[in-house]
Amino acid sequence: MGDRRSEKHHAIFIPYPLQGHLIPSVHLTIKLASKGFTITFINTHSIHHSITTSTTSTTDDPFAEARKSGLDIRYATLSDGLPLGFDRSLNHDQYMECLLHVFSAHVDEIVGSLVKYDPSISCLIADSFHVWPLMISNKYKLVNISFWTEPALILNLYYHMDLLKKNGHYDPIEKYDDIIDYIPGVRSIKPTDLMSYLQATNTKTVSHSIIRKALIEVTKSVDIIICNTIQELEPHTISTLNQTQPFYAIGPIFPNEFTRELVSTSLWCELDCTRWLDTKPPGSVLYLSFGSYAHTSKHDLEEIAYGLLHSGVSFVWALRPDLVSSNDTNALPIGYEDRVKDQGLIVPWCNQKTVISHPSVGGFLTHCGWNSILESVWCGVPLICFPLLTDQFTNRKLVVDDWEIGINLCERKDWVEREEVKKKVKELMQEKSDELRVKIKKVKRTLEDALANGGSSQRNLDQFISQVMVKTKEMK
Ligand SMILES: O=c1ccn([C@@H]2O[C@H](COP(=O)(O)OP(=O)(O)O[C@H]3O[C@H](CO)[C@@H](O)[C@H](O)[C@H]3O)[C@@H](O)[C@H]2O)c(=O)[nH]1
Repeated sequence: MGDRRSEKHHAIFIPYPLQGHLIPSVHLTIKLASKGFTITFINTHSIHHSITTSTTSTTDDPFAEARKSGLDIRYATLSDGLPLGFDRSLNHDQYMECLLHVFSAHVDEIVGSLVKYDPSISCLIADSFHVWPLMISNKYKLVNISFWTEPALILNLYYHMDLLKKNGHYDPIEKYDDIIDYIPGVRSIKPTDLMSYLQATNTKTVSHSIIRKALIEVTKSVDIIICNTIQELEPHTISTLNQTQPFYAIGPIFPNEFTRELVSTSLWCELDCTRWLDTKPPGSVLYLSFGSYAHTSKHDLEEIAYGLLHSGVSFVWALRPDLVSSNDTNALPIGYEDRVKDQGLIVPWCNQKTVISHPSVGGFLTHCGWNSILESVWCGVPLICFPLLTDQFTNRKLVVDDWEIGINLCERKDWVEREEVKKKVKELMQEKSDELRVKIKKVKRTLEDALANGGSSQRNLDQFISQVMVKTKEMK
């Protein structure tokens, strides 16, 4: 490869092609570019197509505006191995199989041609769920940086799957009533608070293969991990991870101006809710969203819908058309939208940051996606938790049990019932609102302090950049 590296870092950034991963990846790219990095950001054709068809922008390059403001961000696209029209939501496992087995060949091709024509490229930043970064970074002699988009706790738990198995807490969980207190960096956790993949009875799925390959084989061997978390929120876990690998908490990773994004990141058209929210009293509206990826059953959706209706609380519901399935895009009870028309606004997708920063929003019923939690804390909006998949069960524990900034939607797992929904909605919006707001303000302060000058995330970002410099020199 010769002496192709200058002092300025040039990184190829390949996010995981899912909404909840793309958003923090784009904002991280801007952060790094603002610190002097050149970034070549690569989306899949499918993600690119969704972004460009969801925005009103006239350009095909989502980073065009960012570039105008002086940031050196280049943009490319590649195939994920499937045709554009393939329904990735409906055929989730096939999509994941492709990312596991086929995507790496496309990555190899594009990275190969990029480094060939641009010898300044010295680093690869890839989402930790990708299975190929070790192979690619070795082949092209790039510093291998992994971007972890969930709490540090989650990665640490995945790292200890062997220990969990040895103790009867994974594959299969034999002792549900135990308290797990033997994982380094984790004081204690119940088996029911583990990620859904660790609680699964069938561990032979494609998602499990990705986790084993990406997190255990690959991420454990990367040069550096950067994470969208905050050191003061997870000090014990982070210092434990740091004993074996450079791990930098640099979150929360948001746009510079929270509600004004320089780059379009949305895969769906955002409907404007502001005018509707403007008519509501401060703190009176509940916002609901289950993120971009998880699904619910029709039964749960109906119970939530009726619980909301009977609570009488005003709401904005970002209800993804494929929430139950992209084969059943009208999953609400017949006539529901007419019945709630003065009480609630139902949209397929919105700009969540804009909605939850509106003064009329006083609560967030969430599936506990990590981005949603960080955004809600930033806006001081307490949460009702309804975890559905993956890290969301563990994130719920952080929100409800550890930080006490939210409540559970259902006390009995896997059982959603309209009376309980009604009760919990009223509890969050009325009885417990003041108490939760006081607690969430404290956590919000932790986030603000981390991002302030001299704060932990700023310091960690600077240390990360110095470490990249060291690693780059080592590779020369
Ligand atoms: O109508 C909407 C709904 C969501 N969002 C945004 O979409 C993102 C959703 O992210 P998140 O809350 O993390 O949920 P998921 O999309 O489900 O994210 C996936 O990725 C996360 C980060 O890895 C994980 O924590 C989740 O469990 C996983 O499902 C957030 O930035 C929201 O602001 C919108 O802008 N408009």
